[in-house]
Amino acid sequence: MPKTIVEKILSKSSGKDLKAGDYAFADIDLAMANDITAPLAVEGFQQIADKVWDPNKIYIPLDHQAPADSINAAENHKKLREFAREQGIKLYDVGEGVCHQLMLENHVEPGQLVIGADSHTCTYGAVGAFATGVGSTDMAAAFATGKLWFKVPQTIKINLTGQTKQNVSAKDIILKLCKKIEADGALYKALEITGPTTKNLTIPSRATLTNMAIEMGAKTAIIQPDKKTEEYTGVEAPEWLYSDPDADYVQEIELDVSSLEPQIAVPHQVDNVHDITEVEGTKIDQVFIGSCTNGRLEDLEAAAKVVKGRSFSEDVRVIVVPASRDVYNKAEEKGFLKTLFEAGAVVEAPCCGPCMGGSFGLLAGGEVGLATSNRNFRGREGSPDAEVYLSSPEVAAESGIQGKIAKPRGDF
Ligand SMILES: CC(C)[C@H](C(=O)O)[C@@H](O)C(=O)O
Ligand code: SF4
Repeated sequence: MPKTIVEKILSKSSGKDLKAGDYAFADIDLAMANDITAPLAVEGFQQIADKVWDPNKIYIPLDHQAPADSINAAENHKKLREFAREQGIKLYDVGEGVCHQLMLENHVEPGQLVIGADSHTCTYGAVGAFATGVGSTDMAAAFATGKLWFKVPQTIKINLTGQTKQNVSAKDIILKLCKKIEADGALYKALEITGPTTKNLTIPSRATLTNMAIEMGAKTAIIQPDKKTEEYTGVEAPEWLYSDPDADYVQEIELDVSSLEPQIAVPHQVDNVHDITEVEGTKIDQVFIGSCTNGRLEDLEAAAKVVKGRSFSEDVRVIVVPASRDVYNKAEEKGFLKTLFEAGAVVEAPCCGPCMGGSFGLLAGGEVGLATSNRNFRGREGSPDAEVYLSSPEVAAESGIQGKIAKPRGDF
C-alpha cells in the first residue's frame, strides 16, 4: 500500500499498517512540556501514576515566563524543578531557550514520533519527524504510559519552486502560504512541504516553515530528510522514511516563490497577509526579533546585515531575543548581537520574550508592534488595544531603523 511519510511514521510507531483516517495507538519517542503546560500535565500524571514511563524521553523547558515574572510563575517553576529532580527528567531552566529550539537542536531525529504540550511542536517536522502539539491532559497520560492515540491525518503536498529574491526568506514563504491556505484551510491535515526550493533551504529556514503549520490548523508539517537533515541531527535518516511516489494526497499546492516580495501579516489574524508594498509606511512603536519562528542564528544574521553601520529609530524599542543559548553564543561570537545592541536594541537572554505577552516587552493600548513571531492575535503581545504586524527578520530590522514598516534592500 503506497504511503505518505506521515502514514509511514504512524504505522511504524503503532506496529500497524495504517492509512489516513485510521486510528493509531502509538509509541511516543519524545515528549516535551513547558512551564505553562507542564504544571497541569504533572498534576494529571500524579493522579494516575508514580513513575514516568521513561525519564530519558521527557523534556521540560522553562521558557514562557522565564525568568519568573510573577509569584505564580515562580511557584510553577519550583514545582517543575522538584518533579524533574524526583523523576530524573531533563529540565531546561530559565535562560536556556525556547522549548522548540531546544528540542530541535538537541533531541529530535528523523522518523520519530514526538509530542509537545505546545501548539508549535509541529516545528520539528523540519527534520523529518512527525511532531504535534497535544493538551496537558494527553501529556499526563503520555508521561505515564509512553503512548497516545492519533487519527492518521490526510496530507496536503506543497511544492515550492523558484529562488527567492534578496531579503525574501522562509518567513515570507510561510506567510504567503498562510494567506493562500487560510487559518482553517488545513484543519487536522499534515502539510508535506517539498520541491526544489525546500531542498535549498537550511534546516533553520525549514523550521520557520514547519513552525507555522498550526496557523493554518494543520496537525503537523513535515519535510522529508536529506543530507542537510543528517548533518544537522547527526543521525542517518532511516531508509523506510520517504513518501512513496504514488502516495495519496488530499490536495496539492504549487507556489513559485521567485516573484515573492516581503510579506506582512496585518492585525489581528495570521492569515491577513499582504505584500509589504500595501502596508509600508505604517508607524511602529516596537520591534521584536526572536521566537521559535525567527529567533535562530540565521535570523539574527539577516537582521544584523540589514542594520550594520546604521541605528534604530529613537521612536522605536527594538527587542532581540535569541531562541537558545547556543544561538546566543554563536550570534555573540559572530558579532551579530553587538551590531544589534550598538544600533540601539535591547538584547535579552533566550526565552519566548514578548511573543505571548510573557516576561517583558508588552505593548500599551494604541501602540503598534512588528514581530518576527508567528501570531498577531489581539492582546497577545500586551494591551488588547495594541496592534501587531508579523514579518521576516529582514523587514523587522529595516522597519526598526526607519520607525515604520519598510522594505529592506531588494528588487521588489
Ligand atoms: C503556552 C502554550 C500553550 C502556547 C501554545 O501552545 O502555542 C504558546 O507557546 C503560544 O505560542 O501561544
Ligand atoms: S516563542 Fe512564542 S510561539 Fe514559540 S513557544 Fe514561545 S510563546 Fe509559543
